[in-house]
Amino acid sequence: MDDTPQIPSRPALIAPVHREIEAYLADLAQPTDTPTLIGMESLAVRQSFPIVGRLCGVFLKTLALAIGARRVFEFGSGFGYSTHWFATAVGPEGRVVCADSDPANLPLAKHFLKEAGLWERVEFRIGQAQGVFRSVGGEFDICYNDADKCDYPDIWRMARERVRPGGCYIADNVLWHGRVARECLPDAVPGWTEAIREHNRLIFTDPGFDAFVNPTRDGMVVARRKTG
Ligand SMILES: C[S@@+](CC[C@H](N)C(=O)[O-])C[C@H]1O[C@@H](n2cnc3c(N)ncnc32)[C@H](O)[C@@H]1O
Repeated sequence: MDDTPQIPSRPALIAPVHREIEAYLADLAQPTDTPTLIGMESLAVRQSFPIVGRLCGVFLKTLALAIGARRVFEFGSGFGYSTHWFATAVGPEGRVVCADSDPANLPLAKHFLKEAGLWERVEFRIGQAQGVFRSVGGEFDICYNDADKCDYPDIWRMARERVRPGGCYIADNVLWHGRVARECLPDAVPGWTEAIREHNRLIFTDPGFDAFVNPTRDGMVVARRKTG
């Protein structure tokens, strides 16, 4: 009998949408190709940087266009990939206020968004997004959250107040590769799964919002502030 110690197999994460369906949808989205988007996506692959990806990008742009968004705030902009989609949607008079804690992302965002002719629509601040948000006044058509997952409940609490009626709060990674649904999956960072669960519970029990989750990629919640 083989008594070699066995390495326990890691429980598999759950892909919300089957890989073949994602590939089919990505194929449909190919007409949105631009040299800048392709450049940003290949940088993300090279640096293993977690951008939202093409399908969620198209979703963000479509939502922003559907509600006529002109003013967007991003919590966690990375090097500006999600910003690119919002900046396209808000039009030349619109504004996307970006916040990211890593200063290395600013020159990259500037390079790509200038190349795409979108930099004039962007205000990119370096720092903790919650602090930047407090320092910027007014309501937003969209508050988009893609920051560290431990920050999700607090960001929801502060953003919900400042989404205009009829506007949307959107957050990425709300399925956390299935961890929110299955107890036994190991967390990526201790406490992050529980923070996402709390965030999702807060949204879905908030009487001031209507919410749903688009399961594409890692799950994106959209919560629309009621007007009545
Ligand atoms: C998932 S990436 C953002 C990707 C970007 N939204 C996109 O799709 O292109 C998360 C980014 O948030 C930043 N970040 C995380 N927590 C933050 C916080 N509380 N305040 C500011 N930036 C934060 C990180 O530096 C990182 O660049």
